[in-house]
Amino acid sequence: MAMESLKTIIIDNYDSYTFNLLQLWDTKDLHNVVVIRNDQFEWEYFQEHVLPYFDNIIISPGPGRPENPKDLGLVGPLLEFQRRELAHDRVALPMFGICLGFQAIGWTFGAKVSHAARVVHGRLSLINILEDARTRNGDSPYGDILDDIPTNIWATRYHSLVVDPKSLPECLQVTATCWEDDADILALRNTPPRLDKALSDSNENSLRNDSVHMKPPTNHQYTEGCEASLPYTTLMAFRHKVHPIYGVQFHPESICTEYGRKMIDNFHNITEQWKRNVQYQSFAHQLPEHISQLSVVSLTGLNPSSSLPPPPQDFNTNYALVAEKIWNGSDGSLDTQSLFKMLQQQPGASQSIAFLDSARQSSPYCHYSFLSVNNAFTMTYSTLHHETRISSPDNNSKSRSTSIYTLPPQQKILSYVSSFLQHFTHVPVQGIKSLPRNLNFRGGFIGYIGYEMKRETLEGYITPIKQRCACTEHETETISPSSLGCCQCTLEPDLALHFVDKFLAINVKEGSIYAICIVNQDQQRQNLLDDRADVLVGHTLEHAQGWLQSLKRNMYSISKAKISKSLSPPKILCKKDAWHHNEMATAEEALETSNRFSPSQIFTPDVDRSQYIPAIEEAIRLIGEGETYEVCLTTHFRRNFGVLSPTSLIELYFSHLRRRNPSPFSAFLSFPATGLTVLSSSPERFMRVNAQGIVEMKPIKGTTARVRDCCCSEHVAGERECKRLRQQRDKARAQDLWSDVKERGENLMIVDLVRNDLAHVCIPNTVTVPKLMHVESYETVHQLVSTVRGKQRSDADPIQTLAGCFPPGSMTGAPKLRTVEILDELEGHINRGVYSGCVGYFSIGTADNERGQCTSDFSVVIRTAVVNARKEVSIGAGGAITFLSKPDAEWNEVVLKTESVVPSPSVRSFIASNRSKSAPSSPLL
Ligand SMILES: C=C(O[C@@H]1C=C(C(=O)O)C=C[C@H]1O)C(=O)O
Ligand SMILES: NC(=O)CC[C@H](N)C(=O)O
Repeated sequence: MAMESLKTIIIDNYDSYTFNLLQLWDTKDLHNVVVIRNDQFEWEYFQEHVLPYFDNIIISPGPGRPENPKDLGLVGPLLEFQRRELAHDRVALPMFGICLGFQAIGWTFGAKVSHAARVVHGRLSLINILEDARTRNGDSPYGDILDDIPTNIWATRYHSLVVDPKSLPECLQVTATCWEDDADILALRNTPPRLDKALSDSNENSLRNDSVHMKPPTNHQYTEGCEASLPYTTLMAFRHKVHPIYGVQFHPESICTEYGRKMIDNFHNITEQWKRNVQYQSFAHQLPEHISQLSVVSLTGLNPSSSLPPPPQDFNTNYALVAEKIWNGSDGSLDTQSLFKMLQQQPGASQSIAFLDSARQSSPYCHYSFLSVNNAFTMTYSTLHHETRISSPDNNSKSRSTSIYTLPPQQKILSYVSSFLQHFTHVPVQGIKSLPRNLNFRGGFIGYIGYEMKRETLEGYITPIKQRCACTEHETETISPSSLGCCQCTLEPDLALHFVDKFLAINVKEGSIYAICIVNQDQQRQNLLDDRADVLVGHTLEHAQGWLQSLKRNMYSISKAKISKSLSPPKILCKKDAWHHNEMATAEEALETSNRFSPSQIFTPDVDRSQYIPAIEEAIRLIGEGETYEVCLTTHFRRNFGVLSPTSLIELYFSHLRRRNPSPFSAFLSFPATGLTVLSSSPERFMRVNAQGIVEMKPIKGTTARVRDCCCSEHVAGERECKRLRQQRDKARAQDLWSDVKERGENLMIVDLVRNDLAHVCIPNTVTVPKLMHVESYETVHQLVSTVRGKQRSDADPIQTLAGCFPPGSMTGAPKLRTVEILDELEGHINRGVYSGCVGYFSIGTADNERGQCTSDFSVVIRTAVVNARKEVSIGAGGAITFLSKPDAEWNEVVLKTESVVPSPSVRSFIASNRSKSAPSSPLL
C-alpha cells in the first residue's frame, strides 16, 4: 500500500465481523485507522470534530436494516449528509459500504431494501464481476473496488435482506451479481475432505492460513431439495456512476472470501486519486492522538515485529517455584482416582478442589492434568451486586473464613484478577532446571467464568431489568451456612476461581508426575482488590520440601496397590461376539442402549419441547428479518438429588462422567464456600495463550454421531466384514459432515466471529486460521473443528485477552451483541450460569520460559453438570440455530447432548444406593 498518510474511519454497526477488516491492513499502516461504534457520538459532534480528520469511510456490516435509525446510528445522518453534499456539487469523502453498509448506501440514494428470496448466512457464492466494473471511462474518473480481480471469485455471504435491483437509482451502477445456485455444494463434492485422523497440531505456533481450494463448477446447477427453484441472480455490488462511492453485499473480510485485501487496496488507491483530483486536505497530515484514541481498539503502537521476546526482566524476588518429578512414568502409570484419594489424605487437604483433567489421553490437546486439593484462597463474584467473596484457610487450615467486598462502580473484577497476577511473572523455578515446555500451568487461578460475566465483558451490553436480583436479604446477609444460596448470586456465582499454589501435574501420555509448590519465604501478603483485601499465596520452603517428601513416600505406597488401567472408552464389539464372551463393558453399553431414556424423564427441562420449538421458530424468524445470522439457543435440565456428599460427587465424576465421556477438557471443581461443584466433560477449547503469547481458539460447530452399530444383522460375512462395513459407513458420515453446507455455514460464522474477537486482543493481521473446518473424530461423534490463532498484543495479558472475547462466540451466535440480547429474551432471562462460560486456568509466568509471562487455557462449558448447595444438578444444552434449522432436529440435538452427561441407568442406581435414608425418594432412581 502506497498511502503514507491516508486516514480511514471504519464505522461499526455492532457487527461481529467489522474488526476482521483490520486484518486486511499491514500492521505498519494501522495507526491511520480508527474504528468507532455507530452510537459513539451524536452526528453533529462527529461531523464537526471527528470526520474532518479522515480521507475515507468504511461502513460495516451489521444486524437489522437501513430503515431502522437505531440500527445505523450516526451512519444514517452521515449518509444523508454525503448525499446532499454531492447533490449540491460539494466534496464528499469516498465511501465503501459492506453488507448493511451497502444496503444503507443504496437506501439513502433511493433504492429499496427487501427480503431476500434466499436467506444466506455463512455460505459461499461465486461472485460474477460485470465487465462494466472494469471500465474506467463513463462519467467517473475513478477505478472500481473490484478492479484487477478475476471475473469469478468465491465470497462469503451473511444476509437476509437485499437491495432490489429494479429499484436502483440512476446514479448507482451494478458491478457484480451472483447466481442463487448451489455452486458451493457442487464444488465441495469435488474437493478432498479434511479428515484429521491423527488430530495432531504439529506446530502450535503456526500462524498460516489453511487454504481449501474449491474448484468452481462449470455451469449453474441446483441440488435437489434446494429452495432456489428458479435461476436468478442477486445484486452483489454497485458503485456510484460519478463519485467514489462503492458497496458490496458479500463480506470481503471473511476468511473464505477471495481478494478481500485487494478490495481494500483498491479503495485506498481510489481515495488517493480522488484526493489529487479534488485537492482534498484533511485537518491534519497525521491523526492526532485525541482522534486515534477514539478507536474502540487502540491501533497505535502495534509493533509488527513483536514476535521478538521482550527484553529480559529481573527475576521475581517475592516468589519462587519449587518443583520435582515425583513419579517417573516408566514405573507404570498411577491411577488418577487413587492419586486423588491420596492427596485428600494429606495434612491440610480440603474439599476445595481444582482438577483440570486431560481425560482423553489420546487427544493431541492432552498433555497434563492438574490437581490441587488445598488452595491458597478462593474468590467468587456476583455481577449484579458487584460483590466479591474471598475465602481463605483459617489458621487451623481445615476451616475457611470468608470476607465480602463490594467493588466500586465501573470497576471490573477481571481487571483486579489481571493486576493481581502481574505480581506473579518471571517467577524463578527451583529444585529442577526447567519444567517441560508443554506443562503450561505453573500455579495460579483455576476455576470458571460464568456466562453472566458478559455483563462486564461484552461491550455495549446493558443488563435487562428482568435479570436484576430480586433478593431483598442480600445486602444484610451475613455468611453462615444457612444463608448460603439465599439467591442465585451466591448459589451459582458469576465467577469462581481458586488460587492454586500447591499441586500435581500429571503427564497423561507418559504417566509421570510433577509436584509443584509456590514458595513465599517471607509469607508476605498480596493485595487483591486495591487496598481492600490482601491474601496469602505460597508456602515457606520448609513447608514445600516437607510436602514433597511426604508425597514421595505416599506415591510408592499407592503405586503398589494401583497401577492404572488406562482410561479406554468402551470397545465396539460385534453383538454376537459380545454376548458370546459376556464382555462386561459391552453388556453395560447394551443395557444402556436397550434402556434408552430421555433426560427429560429424570431431569426437568426449564422449557420443554413444546416451548423450545416456538423459541427456535422465533430465532429463525429473526434471522429472516436480518436481526441475527446464527443463534445458539440453550436450556437447562435440572434435578434435585436431595443429598449428594462431596465424596459421592467425586465418585460419580470418576466412575461415570470421565468414563462415559472422556474428553480433553474434563474438569472437577468444587467450591465448598458456596457449595458448588462442577463436573465437566467439555470437548471444546475456548482460548489458550501459550508461553510465546500465541492465542488459540478452537470453535466446534457441526456434530454428527459416529457409526458404531454392529452390522452383523445385515448378513455380512463375519466379524471382519462387519468391521470393514462399519468403518466405511463411519468415514462416509465424516465426509458428509465435512461437505454439509448447513454445518459449514455454522462453523464459518463462528470462525469469522472468533477472528473478529481476536482482532481486538491480537495484532490484527496475525489472526489466522491454520485449520479451517477439519473433521475431528471422537469416540461417539465426528465434529467440525476450526483452529484460529493470533499473536497477543504486547499490552495485553491472558486475562484481558480472554475478557475481550467473552462470552465464547460458539455459545452466542453472531453478531454477538444483538444475538445475546435476543437470547436473553428467547431464554426467558434465565441465567445460564457456569454453563456457556469457560473453565480453565490463568497461570503465573515463570522465568524458565523466554517471556516470563502468564499463560492460560480455558474450555467452553458444555457437556457439564453443575451441582449447587441445594443439591440441584443442572445440565445445560443447546445448539446453533440457523435459517436452515429444522426445529425437531434441533430439539433432538439438545436431548442428545444432555444424554452425554446425564447419569446412565447404572449410575442412577449408584446414586440411589448412596442416598441417605432421609432424602426424598425419587420414583426413577
Ligand atoms: C450449545 C452446545 O454446544 C455448542 C454448539 C455446538 C453445535 O451447535 O454444533 C457444538 C459445540 C458447542 O459450541 C452444547 O453442547 O450445549
Ligand atoms: N451482514 C450484514 O450486514 C447483514 C445486513 C442485514 N442485516 C441483512 O441481514 O441483510
